[in-house]
Amino acid sequence: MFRDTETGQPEVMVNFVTSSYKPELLKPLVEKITSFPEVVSVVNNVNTSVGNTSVGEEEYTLYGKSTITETLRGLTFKISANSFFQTNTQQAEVLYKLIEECAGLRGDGSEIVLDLFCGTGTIGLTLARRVRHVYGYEVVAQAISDARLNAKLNGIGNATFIQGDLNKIDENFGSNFPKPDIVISDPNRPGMHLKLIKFLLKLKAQHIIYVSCNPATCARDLEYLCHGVREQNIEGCYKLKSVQPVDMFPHTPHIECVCLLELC
Ligand SMILES: C[S@@+](CC[C@H](N)C(=O)[O-])C[C@H]1O[C@@H](n2cnc3c(N)ncnc32)[C@H](O)[C@@H]1O
Repeated sequence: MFRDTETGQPEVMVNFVTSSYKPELLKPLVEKITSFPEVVSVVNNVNTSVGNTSVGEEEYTLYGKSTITETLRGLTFKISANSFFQTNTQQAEVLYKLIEECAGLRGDGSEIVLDLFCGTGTIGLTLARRVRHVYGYEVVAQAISDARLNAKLNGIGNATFIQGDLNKIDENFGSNFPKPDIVISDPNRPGMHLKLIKFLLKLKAQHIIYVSCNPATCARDLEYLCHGVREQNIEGCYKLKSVQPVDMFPHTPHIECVCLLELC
């Protein structure tokens, strides 16, 4: 896997995903690749599972740094191979601007933002300077440490990032952050777990911005949030104000959608 950046100073990361750790086999390739000055990071993620995931159980740095640097909406982000970071930086600018517009911030810096599935903290951090506090949740520990580092790098002190599995929340979830004004939820393709939907229906934040890369699970979760979970006698309490697709993956059938929900 290759990743490069839009900073103007080209930095390329090469990530070899292998099923076992045999650096001597990769050595000739690494030597060839690193003759290109743009290549500043070569990592090897070792994943013994049969699935198609690129996240390794172990990661080894074979050359240079373990992160590359990207800029987005005026902020600087360190990205490691295992932390989610939007693959299309130019369209990520469009996506995050749209999210900010949907947030409809009052301009007095008073809002609390809950950034669910926050990855390296990009969405929350791009809003942080205009709100009171951002709380981000994410399952990948490396992404959380990147998010904390990214907050520091950008001099942002009002963002708290917490590692946790949002599919396994219990009744204590929500006890360590104040009631948010805005929830941003950006899950990966399976969408939100029913436990999280139920939590959001109880929480009743004024706005939810649901960012989705899978229209099928997006439609299912919007249905739950607006019309409830009928089989469990749970009522919905949101109305859908807008849905704006963003082409994050040109020349593919995939589409990202930003959905704005308002409390009824
Ligand atoms: C589509 S990405 C969005 C990341 C981030 N919002 C961004 O724009 O860069 C989804 C994120 O959800 C995280 N994730 C997936 N399953 C999760 C779970 N069960 N609990 C918490 N985070 C999860 C992934 O690791 C990934 O970082």
